[in-house]
Amino acid sequence: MIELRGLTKRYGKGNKTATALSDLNLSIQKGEIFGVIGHSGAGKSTLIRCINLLERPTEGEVWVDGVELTKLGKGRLQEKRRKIGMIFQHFNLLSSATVYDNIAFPLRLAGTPDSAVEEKVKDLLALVGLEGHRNKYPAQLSGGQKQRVGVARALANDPDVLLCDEATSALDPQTTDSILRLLLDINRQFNLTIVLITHEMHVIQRICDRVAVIHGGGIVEQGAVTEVFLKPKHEITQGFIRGEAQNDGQLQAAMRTVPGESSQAVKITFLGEKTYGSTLSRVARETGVNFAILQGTISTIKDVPFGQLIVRFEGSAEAITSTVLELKAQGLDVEVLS
Ligand SMILES: Nc1ncnc2c1ncn2[C@@H]1O[C@H](COP(=O)(O)OP(=O)(O)OP(=O)(O)O)[C@@H](O)[C@H]1O
Repeated sequence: MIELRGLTKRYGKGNKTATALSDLNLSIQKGEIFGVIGHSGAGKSTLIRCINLLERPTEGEVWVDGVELTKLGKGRLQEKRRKIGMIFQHFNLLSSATVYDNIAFPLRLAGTPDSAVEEKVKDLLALVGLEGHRNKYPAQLSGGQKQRVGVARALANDPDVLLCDEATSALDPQTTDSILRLLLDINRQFNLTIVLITHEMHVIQRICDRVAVIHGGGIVEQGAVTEVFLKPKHEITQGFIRGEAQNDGQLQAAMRTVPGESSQAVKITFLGEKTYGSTLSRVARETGVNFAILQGTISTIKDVPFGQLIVRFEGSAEAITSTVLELKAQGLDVEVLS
């Protein structure tokens, strides 16, 4: 659906250039929600703005739906851009226009007759839950409501792709959640491809199918969110996911101290139905080891439940080894910690 090939973007001229993207390749499938995460300055905004050529790449190709946008003339590009909606961190609404006129704007620009505009805006207002607000001005709306107007405006010309440029970064956690739920609904209802950039892993965790981690203008890791989230490989990714928890001094101490017995700390990852199963206690009973839970999380990645436990097994070395082997045989992921 979206293919970025050998994308390089340099800002500036002569010997005063800054390279924001460097020979970047990316492929996004139709109907998926694809997240790009990175720290400030990593190149996220440049990347997303290159997809609709708001920013022209210095080198490389941008393909959307089988068409190379980087080769199109002005007229054809404008036509293609209508099928790529975009929402922004600070909403970018026209402050002097009502909610209705903001949403109608791209329809009028595309030459839609007034009666069709009326009908379409009515449908969009219902879709984003703003039926009672059509005559209000942006200043009379909350941040979440403004972003709902942004979403409605972006969907006005029935796009195939929705680009979200840090769309929830200016919102509080509850409002963020409601906007993410709206994006998920829209994705499912219309099979709309969504590309979002963010610096917050919980946004990726909540709605994305796949994720790419960008650093220094290149992609350092990408894959299914379950894969990247539970087994991050690159240190930048690990930093986004692990935060402070595992550097906790108390945890380190708890992993080591069991006087007079052999012990081993392990990290066990449960995914899907296994998250709520009793495999761990069953296996431990069979092998005769005891365990202490040192740290634990149970949450979901999109709709998939997962759990991650750090436990310390206590018992003979053989019993601990067979516990680890049996847990793996039962389909759990077990990492022996040093
Ligand atoms: N118009 C510009 N002129 C010069 N350099 C720029 C311009 N826009 C971005 N850059 C530089 O390109 C690099 C990538 O910037 P970009 O805004 O894409 O990163 P980002 O990951 O979106 O960061 P942030 O989250 O802070 O917006 C940075 O080093 C930035 O300083």
